[in-house]
Amino acid sequence: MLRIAVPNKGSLSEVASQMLAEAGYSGRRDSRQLVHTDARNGVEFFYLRPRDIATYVGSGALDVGITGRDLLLDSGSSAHEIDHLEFGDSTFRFASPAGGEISEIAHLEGRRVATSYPRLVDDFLQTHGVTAELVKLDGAVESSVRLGVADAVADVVSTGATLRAAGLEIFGPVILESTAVLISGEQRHPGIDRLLRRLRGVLVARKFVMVEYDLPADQLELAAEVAGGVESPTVSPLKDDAWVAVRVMIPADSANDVMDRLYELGARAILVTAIHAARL
Ligand SMILES: Nc1ncnc2c1ncn2[C@@H]1O[C@H](COP(=O)(O)OP(=O)(O)OP(=O)(O)O)[C@@H](O)[C@H]1O
Ligand SMILES: O=P(O)(O)OC[C@H]1O[C@H](OP(=O)(O)OP(=O)(O)O)[C@H](O)[C@@H]1O
Ligand SMILES: [Mg+2]
Repeated sequence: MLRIAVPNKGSLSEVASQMLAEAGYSGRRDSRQLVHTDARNGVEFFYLRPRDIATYVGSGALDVGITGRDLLLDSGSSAHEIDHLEFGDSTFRFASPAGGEISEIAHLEGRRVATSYPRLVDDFLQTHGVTAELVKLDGAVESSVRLGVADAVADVVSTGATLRAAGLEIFGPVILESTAVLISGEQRHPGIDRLLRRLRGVLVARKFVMVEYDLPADQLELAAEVAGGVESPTVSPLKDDAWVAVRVMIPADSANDVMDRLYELGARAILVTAIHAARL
């Protein structure tokens, strides 16, 4: 049985569970359940705090987990990234009061920096030769400056709205680009490959759509240049042998452009449909 750690709360939790559901796994029925067995797929899910997941996976207690790259690095765990999962993107940045006297990393020397990620920040400051006093907080770090317990913060930034609302401004280099990652310990459980194939399949299904259209047969070469598919388009005969039906997978974000170009080549009855699952 493959033992999988899944975030039980926070920004990664819902998307991770949704992705596993799309990958064909059954999940817990209510948000207080800590363990769920999906016997049909031979996996057991452990719903844990995102911050603790690297610890469980690194120690070998669990085989694989979904967490944030920032949390993995901050944990000091020996778990490593197998793949990134294309959600939970954020950057980790320093910020200080807008227009204030701290505007570069050297200004942090001897100052108080509030963060929920002390190891990550400490490692970064050390490589930049800066010694600061770290103030460890659990969350809502942006309020620490206004409340007088810190001079600057180092925190997760996504839209930047939370920083702005607290009167703070980003400064200094990017500490880390983070994203949701699949992590494993030293022993790679053989079941991980199937999980990974399924998760990659979900990502492909989200990124691609299926286009089907009717086309004058003599335009086939040009249409294949517009949309070539993974191997090559599927071409089926129509009753009228001057026409063919074509089926091809294309990136979802190019769908309207591709439809316009196919129409200009004479394609008609162009239909675009979602893909629910895929293995490439
Ligand atoms: N606004 C956000 N946008 C994108 N990713 C985010 C955002 N906030 C946090 N994350 C990412 O989510 C992961 C876990 O952080 P999160 O804040 O969800 O957990 P937590 O702080 O432990 O939980 P909680 O906030 O519920 O106490 C981290 O990898 C972080 O980079
Ligand atoms: O740049 P933004 O889009 O504003 O998002 C960033 C904020 O989101 C997260 O907070 P979260 O909601 O997890 O609360 P927390 O600080 O209590 O962890 C993070 O810690 C930042 O505070
Ligand atoms: Mg948080």
